[in-house]
Amino acid sequence: MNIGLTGGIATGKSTVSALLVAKGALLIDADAIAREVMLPGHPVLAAVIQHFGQAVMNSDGTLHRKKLGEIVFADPAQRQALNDITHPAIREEMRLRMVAYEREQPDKLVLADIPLLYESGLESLYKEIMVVYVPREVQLQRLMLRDGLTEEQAGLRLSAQMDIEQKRSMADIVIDNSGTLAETERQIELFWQRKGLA
Ligand SMILES: CC(C)(COP(=O)(O)OP(=O)(O)OC[C@H]1O[C@@H](n2cnc3c(N)ncnc32)[C@H](O)[C@@H]1O)[C@@H](O)C(=O)NCCC(=O)NCCS
Ligand SMILES: Nc1ncnc2c1ncn2[C@@H]1O[C@H](COP(=O)(O)OP(=O)(O)OP(=O)(O)O)[C@@H](O)[C@H]1O
Repeated sequence: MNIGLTGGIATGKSTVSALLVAKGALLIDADAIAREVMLPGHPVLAAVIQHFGQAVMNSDGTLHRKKLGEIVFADPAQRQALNDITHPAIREEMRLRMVAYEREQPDKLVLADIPLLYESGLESLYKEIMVVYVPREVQLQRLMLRDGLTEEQAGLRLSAQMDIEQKRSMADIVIDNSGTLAETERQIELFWQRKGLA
C-alpha cells in the first residue's frame, strides 16, 4: 500500500510524515533526496553549476542553497531550468526506493513525501494522495517564522507552487494541520484505524 503525501510549503508535511513513521510507515522523502543529489561529486550538482555558475557555490564546493533559492523563487524560467536539471534524478531515486520497500516490506504503508506532487503530475504513481492543509495565511506565517523570511520572500515561495486550496480540493485524504499538534495527531490516528493498519 502506498500513499503520496503533499501539501504546500510549510503546511506540515514533515510534521505529519513523522507521526505516520512513528506508527510504522516507511518514508521516502523527496526533499531529502533533492539534497542528496546536490552533494559535491554528484552529476546533478555539476549540471546546476554549469547552468547557474560559480555564484551559487560556497568556497568549500557545497551548494549555496540560499543564493540558488533567491534566484529560482524570483524567476519562473530559472526555476523551470532547475526543475529540469534536478527532477529526473530525484524521480528515479524515488522509484528505486519504492520498488525496494514494496518488495522487502510488502505489508507496510509506504509514504512518499513530495512537495510538488501535483505540480509535477505524479498522482498516478500512488494509490491515494494525502494533502496536509492549512489556510494560506497560516502557511505564510509558519513559513516566515520557521525560515526567518520576510512576507515578500515567503509570498514568492508560495507563488512558486499550486495554491493550497486547489490541492485540498484534489486530495483523496485531507489532514487539517491548522489546529494544535494534538488535533493533527488525532486525525492521523483515525486515518490509521480506518485503513486497518497494524
Ligand atoms: C532551491 C533550493 C536550493 C532552496 O533550498 P532551501 O534549503 O532554501 O529549501 P528546501 O530545499 O528545504 O525546500 C523547502 C521547500 O521549498 C519548496 N521548493 C523547493 N524547490 C522548489 C521548486 N523548484 N519549486 C517550487 N517549490 C520548491 C518545497 O516546498 C520545499 O519543501 C532547493 O529547494 C532545491 O534544490 N530545489 C530544487 C529541487 C526541488 O524541486 N525540490 C523540491 C521537491 S523535490
Ligand atoms: N499544528 C501545528 N501547530 C503549530 N505549528 C506547527 C504545526 N505543525 C507544524 N508546525 C510548524 O510549522 C512549520 C512548518 O511545518 P513542517 O516543517 O512540518 O512543514 P513542511 O510542509 O514539511 O515544510 P516544507 O514544505 O518546507 O518541507 C514548522 O516550523 C513546524 O514546527
